[in-house]
Amino acid sequence: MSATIIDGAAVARRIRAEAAAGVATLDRPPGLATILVGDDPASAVYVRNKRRLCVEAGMRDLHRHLDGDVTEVDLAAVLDELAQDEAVTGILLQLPLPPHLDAASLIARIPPEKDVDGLTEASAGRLALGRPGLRPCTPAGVLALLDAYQVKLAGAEAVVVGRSDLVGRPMAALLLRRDATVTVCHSRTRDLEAVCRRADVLVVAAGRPGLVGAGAVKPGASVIDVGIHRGPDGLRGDVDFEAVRAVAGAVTPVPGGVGPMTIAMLLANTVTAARRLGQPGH
Ligand SMILES: Nc1nc(=O)c2c([nH]1)NC[C@@H]1CN(c3ccc(C(=O)N[C@@H](CCC(=O)O)C(=O)O)cc3)C=[N+]21
Repeated sequence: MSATIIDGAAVARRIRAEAAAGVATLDRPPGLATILVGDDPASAVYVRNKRRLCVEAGMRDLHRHLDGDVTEVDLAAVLDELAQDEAVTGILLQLPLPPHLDAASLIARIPPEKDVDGLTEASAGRLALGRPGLRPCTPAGVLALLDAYQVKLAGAEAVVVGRSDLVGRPMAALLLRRDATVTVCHSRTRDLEAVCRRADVLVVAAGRPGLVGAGAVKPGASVIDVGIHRGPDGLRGDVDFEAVRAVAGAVTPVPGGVGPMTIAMLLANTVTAARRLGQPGH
C-alpha cells in the first residue's frame, strides 16, 4: 500500500478558477501590488509566478521592483503610497528582505484590509482570536488541501514542525480553530521523531531538507511538506518523499504540492480584500 499523492497543482487550479470567477463579479478588477527587493533568484521566481497568475485571474499586476540597497525610508514611502492608492487591493512584500531592512516595521505599514499575505499584527491577532480577517497564504493553502482530500481535522492529532511567523504559528492556529489537537515542534524539541509519529496530520515547515523520514510517520497519516529547497537534482522538500510515501496515507510532493496552493490562496485573499474594501464602513 502506497500513499495517495496529494495533487496541489490540481487543487490550486480549481481555487484560481474560483478566484477568477470572483473577480468577474466585481465592479472593477482588484489590483495586487507585489514588492520585490533585490535579486534573490528564488524570490524572483515566486514573484514572477504570483504576477503571472494574478493576470490570468483577471487582476491588475501592480509590481514594484526595488534595488537591494534601497533604504528603509524609501521602502516605507513605497508602502505608504500603495496603502493610499485606491487601485491597490492587496500588498505583498516578498520575504526575506535584505538584512539592513526591518521586516516587522515595514509590514506594519500595510493596512490590514490590504494584507493579502496575512502577516500584519492585526491579521495575526484576528486569526488568534478567531475573528474574520485575511489568513497567511501558505497555512490557508495547507488547510484547503486537507479539506480537498477530506482529511478529518476535528479531534485529530495534528503536529506542526516549525514555528515561523509565515507558516508554523498561523498553521497551528488554523488547525486549532478546526478542533485538531495541535502540537508545535521546533529546533529544541526533544525526540522529534516520537512526537511526529503521534500525528494523524503532520505539517512540516522546518526549512531543513529531508528532515522527516519514514520513522517519523504514523502509518496512514496525512503528511504535508511545506519545505522547498533547490539542490543539484532539482527541488525537494523537508520530507523524504520516497521513504514516507511507503508509510503515509497521503503525502504532498515538492514541487506540485503546497507551493501552487500558496499562490492560489493569495489570489483568493485578494478577491476577499476587494469585496471587503468595496463595502465602506467595514
Ligand atoms: N511575503 C511573502 N509571502 C509568501 O507567500 C512567501 C514569501 N514572502 N517568501 C517565500 C515564500 C515561499 N513561497 C512560495 C510560493 C510559491 C511556490 C511555488 O510555486 N512552488 C512551485 C515550484 C516553483 C519553482 O519552480 O520554483 C511548486 O512547489 O510546485 C513556492 C514557494 C511564498 N513565500
